[in-house]
Amino acid sequence: MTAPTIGFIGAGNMASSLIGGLLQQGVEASRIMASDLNEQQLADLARQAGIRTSSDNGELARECDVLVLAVKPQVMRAVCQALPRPRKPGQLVISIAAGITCASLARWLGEDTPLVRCMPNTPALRGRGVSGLYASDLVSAQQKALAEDILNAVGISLWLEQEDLIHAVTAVSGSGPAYFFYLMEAMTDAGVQLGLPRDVAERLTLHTALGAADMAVHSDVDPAELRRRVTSPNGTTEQAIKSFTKDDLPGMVARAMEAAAERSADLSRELA
Ligand SMILES: NC(=O)C1=CN([C@@H]2O[C@H](COP(=O)(O)OP(=O)(O)OC[C@H]3O[C@@H](n4cnc5c(N)ncnc54)[C@H](O)[C@@H]3O)[C@@H](O)[C@H]2O)C=CC1
Ligand SMILES: O=C(O)[C@@H]1CCC=N1
Repeated sequence: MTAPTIGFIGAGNMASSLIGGLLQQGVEASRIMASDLNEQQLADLARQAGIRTSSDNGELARECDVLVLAVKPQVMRAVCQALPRPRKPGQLVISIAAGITCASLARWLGEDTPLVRCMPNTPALRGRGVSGLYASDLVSAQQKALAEDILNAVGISLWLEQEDLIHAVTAVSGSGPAYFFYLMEAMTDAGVQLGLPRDVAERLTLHTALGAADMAVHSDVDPAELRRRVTSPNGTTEQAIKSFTKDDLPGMVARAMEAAAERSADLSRELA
């Protein structure tokens, strides 16, 4: 079989991250297509990524072996219902939309559609993404391997046995990069308040985040132990951690992630 073609419907932030990651991993540009309503976005993507673009979602649906649905959840129903039928035989559809269930997608695309739900994240652009994947019953082992190949080209992926767990994955890793960016913003601002020039505070913050993540990913011990190793008795870190604990950082994080997961579940109901 020739290498499968991958069509992205919706060429915004997340699709661009995935396309960038796939190209960086050596997937030929000729295997990738993207469609969008925004002509300027398509022109930019065609110029930067060298992929084929179209303003007609139907063209991708007829031509591509894999369709990646990467529009906002709120327009997913209309986009799916407007796609032509039949589409390319044996086509796998991967949806990356938050909160849109396989049951809704099957209703809009046809009950015989093999569907994978995926929750990726934007570090895919740097080949550092992590995705949660769930396959509907109609997805073959070969199609599962294909979905995994696409997402593994931009990071790592983990299969979920229960579709409902996608809400938790969304709260942890889908939205997660934003939490770390928020912390980076706050640490940079605090560094400036302590007297550092902004560019210095920002570089110190970003490289500390990079170093800490790299250590945590490659360490034999868990983050709690790594934290203990930085925290000298009666030293500086101890004072910072005491302040975070007094302000209930763990509680704040838990409440924020619960809100994200609840929003994902609400979207499933609102947009079903
Ligand atoms: N941004 C993120 O970090 C993540 C986003 N997601 C999911 O990815 C999906 C896309 O999110 P973003 O890329 O952030 O949004 P975005 O707004 O950057 O991209 C969506 C694109 O869809 C296009 N579009 C709208 N209507 C269309 C139509 N009828 N036909 C073709 N294209 C159309 C828009 O012009 C836009 O370029 C969402 O469903 C979101 O839940 C999932 C994981 C992470
Ligand atoms: O905020 C959102 O709804 C999307 C899903 C996960 C990350 N961004």
